[in-house]
Amino acid sequence: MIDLRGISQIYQGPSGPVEALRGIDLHVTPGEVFGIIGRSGAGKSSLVRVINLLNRPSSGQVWVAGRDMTRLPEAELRAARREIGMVFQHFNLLSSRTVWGNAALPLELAGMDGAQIRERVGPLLELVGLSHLADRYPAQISGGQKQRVGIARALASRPKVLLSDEATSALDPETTRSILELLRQVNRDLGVTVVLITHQMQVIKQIADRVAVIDAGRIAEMGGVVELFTRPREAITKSLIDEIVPQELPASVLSRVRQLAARLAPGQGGQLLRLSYAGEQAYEPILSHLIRELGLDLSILHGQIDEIQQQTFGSLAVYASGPMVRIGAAVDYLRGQGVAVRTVDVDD
Ligand SMILES: Nc1ncnc2c1ncn2[C@@H]1O[C@H](COP(=O)(O)OP(=O)(O)OP(=O)(O)O)[C@@H](O)[C@H]1O
Repeated sequence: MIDLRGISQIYQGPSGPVEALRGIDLHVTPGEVFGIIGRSGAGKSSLVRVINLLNRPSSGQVWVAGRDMTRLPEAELRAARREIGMVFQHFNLLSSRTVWGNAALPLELAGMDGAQIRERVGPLLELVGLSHLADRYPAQISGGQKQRVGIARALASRPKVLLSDEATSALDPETTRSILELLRQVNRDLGVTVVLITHQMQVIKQIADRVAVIDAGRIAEMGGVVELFTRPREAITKSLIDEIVPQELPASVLSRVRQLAARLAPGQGGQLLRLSYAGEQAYEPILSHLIRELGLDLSILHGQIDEIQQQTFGSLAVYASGPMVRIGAAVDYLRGQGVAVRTVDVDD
């Protein structure tokens, strides 16, 4: 649905050129929810503006729904943009227009007649749950409701793609959840491909199928969300998922591990293991196997069980003690079962 090929974006800043995007290659398949995450200044806004050509890239091609947007003449580009709806962080509603009037605006601008507009806007307001507030003005509704208007307006032209630029960043966690649920519903029921830009892994975790991590204008890492949470490779990814899965163990846990290590019987080894697993492995009795078949002692020190994309996702810190060779066998066994295993040394 979206193909970015070799995209670079160079701005002329006051103190010389700024390379905001450096050779981005990215493919978004039809019907998926694709997340783009990065820290402030990583290039997220530049990237989203390139997709609908609000920014013309310095080099590269932007293919949306089978057309190279960079080659379209202005009139065709305007038509092509109607296939890309956009939702903004600060909603960008017109304060002088009602909820209905805001949702209807793109259709009025496109010259649609009144009856057709009514036919389209009614169901849209119903979809976003605002039919009862159609006559209110933006100043008379909540932030979450404003974003629902923003979504209705973005969908008015029946786009194939919805770009969401930090759509929930100004909202509290509960409202964020309900707006993300609405975007998921739009994706599922209307078949709209969703690309969302965010700096919060929580957003990615709740809604995205796949994700690209962007850092200093480059894609640092890209893949399925469950895979990314289970096996983050790059430091930037680890630091971003830290808000959901703490990458460092608390000092109290590490000091407990040192106590356990000091109490090991002669000839016994001990190893702190960080385990991450998702999906079917969550239901397998893998830890009992280590205890029963390999005769290891296990202390579960820290962890959490969560859900990503309707899949159970777990992260555990376990101290295994027993003969060193069996601990090695346990690590091999766990990896063979698809569990991501990291051995952690706690010597200070
Ligand atoms: N019009 C501009 N002129 C010069 N430099 C710019 C311009 N727009 C963005 N930049 C620079 O390009 C880089 C990427 O900016 P961009 O806004 O795309 O990042 P971002 O990831 O969206 O950040 P944020 O989350 O803070 O909005 C930054 O270094 C920024 O300072």
